[in-house]
Amino acid sequence: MSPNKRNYIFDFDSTLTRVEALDVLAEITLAKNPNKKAIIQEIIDITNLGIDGEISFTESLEKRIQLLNANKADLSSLVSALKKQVSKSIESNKAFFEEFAEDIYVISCGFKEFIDPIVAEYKIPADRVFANTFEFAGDGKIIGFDVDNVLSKHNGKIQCLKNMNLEGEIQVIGDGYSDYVTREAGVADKFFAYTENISRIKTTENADHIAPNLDEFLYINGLPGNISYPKNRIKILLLENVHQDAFNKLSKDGFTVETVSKSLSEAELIEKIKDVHVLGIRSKTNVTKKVVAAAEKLMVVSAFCIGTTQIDLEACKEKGIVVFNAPYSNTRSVVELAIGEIIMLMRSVFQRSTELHSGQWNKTAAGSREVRGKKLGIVGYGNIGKQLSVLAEALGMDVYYYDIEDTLAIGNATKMNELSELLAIADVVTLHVDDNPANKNLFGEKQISEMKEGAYLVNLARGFVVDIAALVVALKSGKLAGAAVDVYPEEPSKNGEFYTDLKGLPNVILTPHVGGSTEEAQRDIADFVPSKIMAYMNSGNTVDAVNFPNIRLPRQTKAHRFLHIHKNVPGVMAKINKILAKYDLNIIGQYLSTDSSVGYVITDLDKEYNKEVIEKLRNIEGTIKFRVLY
Ligand SMILES: NC(=O)C1=CN([C@@H]2O[C@H](COP(=O)(O)OP(=O)(O)OC[C@H]3O[C@@H](n4cnc5c(N)ncnc54)[C@H](O)[C@@H]3O)[C@@H](O)[C@H]2O)C=CC1
Ligand SMILES: O=C(O)CCC(=O)C(=O)O
Repeated sequence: MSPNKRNYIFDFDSTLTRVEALDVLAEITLAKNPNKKAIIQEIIDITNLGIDGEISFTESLEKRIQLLNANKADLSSLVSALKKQVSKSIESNKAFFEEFAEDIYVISCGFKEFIDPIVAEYKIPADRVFANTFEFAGDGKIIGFDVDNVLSKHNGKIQCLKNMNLEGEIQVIGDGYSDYVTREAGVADKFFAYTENISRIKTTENADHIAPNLDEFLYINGLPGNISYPKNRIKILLLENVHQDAFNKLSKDGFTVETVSKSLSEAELIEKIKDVHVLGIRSKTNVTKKVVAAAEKLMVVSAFCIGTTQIDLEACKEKGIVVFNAPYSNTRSVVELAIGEIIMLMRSVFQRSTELHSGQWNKTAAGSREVRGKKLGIVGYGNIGKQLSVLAEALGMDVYYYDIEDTLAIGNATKMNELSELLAIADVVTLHVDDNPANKNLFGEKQISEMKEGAYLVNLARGFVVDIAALVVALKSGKLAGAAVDVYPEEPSKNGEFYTDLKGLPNVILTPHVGGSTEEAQRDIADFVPSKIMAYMNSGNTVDAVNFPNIRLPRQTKAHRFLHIHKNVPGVMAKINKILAKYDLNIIGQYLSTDSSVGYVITDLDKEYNKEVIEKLRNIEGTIKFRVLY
């Protein structure tokens, strides 16, 4: 016997398959039974009690078989159903089962009648499947099981393994407590709690290793797997109460995701970022140079919002960290709030409402006007500005806009060449410039003085765009008749106390940066951004990245993909190809995208290659990041 001989003992139900086979059989046999739901629940409860060791296994099996009321003829339907329910990572690592066929066994408290045909497709022959067998009546009805089989008894797996008398190391992989006990009894050397389909506390707390999928099991054992790095080892940190759908989507794809409801300070983030591969934030978390420097494993920063100035995009790029955002998901929400606020301001709704809340009836038309026919001045005619332009026109407003870029007018909007021209005619000025730091104090004393007497100002862009002190003076003096402010120069990292000098001023609507905070927007962001993260992590796509050369890659299933990020200096590409040629690699596709400072080259290769090439590519001068996919 080889001293390194290892035996891999797999459980069947909820390990090799995603389901408990007897539950599936129940679905089949009870399809027309009016009490189906209750009986199936009873079967599931009994199954779990047996798995967790709460009742004896023999008892659990007897009870379930009685409830099942199954027949031999039902088993072929069961096998067909189970074939479609093989665990995802088992299916994708079929090659492992083929290559290590001699070392793999199945020990299950299920039944050979349905296990054998499923695992045969994974090169596990019937003589390496240890499981129970059914007892049939003359008409084919399943009436019981072979009670002499050790696997029909409590802790039967321990006895089964003893009887097998295997030589070498024994590793048991399963989801149940009955799998773990083999390790406790000393008949197995290692127990892997397999949690791809279900995670049971009694099993995981006792395991030598937790394997969320077969990729992890293979990785820990240094065995060849279908993917180069198990996804569960990729850690995603989502801050600032990002919508739950993002967590669900990313976890479902196999990543390990942690959520934190608030933003983190620089010092907190520096501490936390060390083992994070993907960071998700909203507008309050600053990803500074220092944070980037401390981020040893970081590959992606994703802004679950539009703005990205809270992220040091250049520092990220220099370190090969790709940044994504959600440029359109909350556009409509901001526009709707702007429209609502414009109407509320012009009708003094908040003043009337506050008066009534404090017991004052003040029915008056003074200073209350329709928006129809009024001039709306939009500063910043981008995604939000343009959509607002359309809705405002639909309300009968005359729209004027000013943008530093030469943007095309939508509908009947009028383009203004100078900001001062727009300020001089607008009844309401609304700010939708981007979050470029150059826009700091874009709106100060001078611009306000250029506005019409009694005009209104709306700021849903960024707090630093408006000089708050100048706005306060203008509101107090009556130069401006009102304002709506959603964003502030300094905003708190979490909900709680907040002070602004605008507090208490009449006809000023204050909101806590909620322009994009609607269920629709947050759900859409939680769909859009994770899809960008997954596209990059799983295939290398950088489409829509805000700081990186954009590249859309074809799907590649039967190939290895090398992703090489490097400084855009002369000669790197030539060096990459020289190395690829030296190792005689068969390139089936190569894609390159560059900007002035970074080059991103992706090479797809045939399956087989000399692993030395990885180190050679990693060591090319100018390399920023290198990784292999598949
Ligand atoms: N309050 C909230 O919750 C939200 C706020 N925002 C903020 O809204 C702003 C606009 O967003 P989008 O329309 O999606 O951005 P965008 O990038 O599509 O449009 C911005 C436009 O402003 C123009 N611009 C930049 N500086 C200017 C200046 N000094 N004068 C005139 N025009 C200028 C740009 O050329 C561009 O056309 C951003 O600052 C964003 O962060 C976005 C979503 C939610
Ligand atoms: O609510 C958020 O997460 C920030 C919204 C925002 O300002 C943005 O999308 O830029």
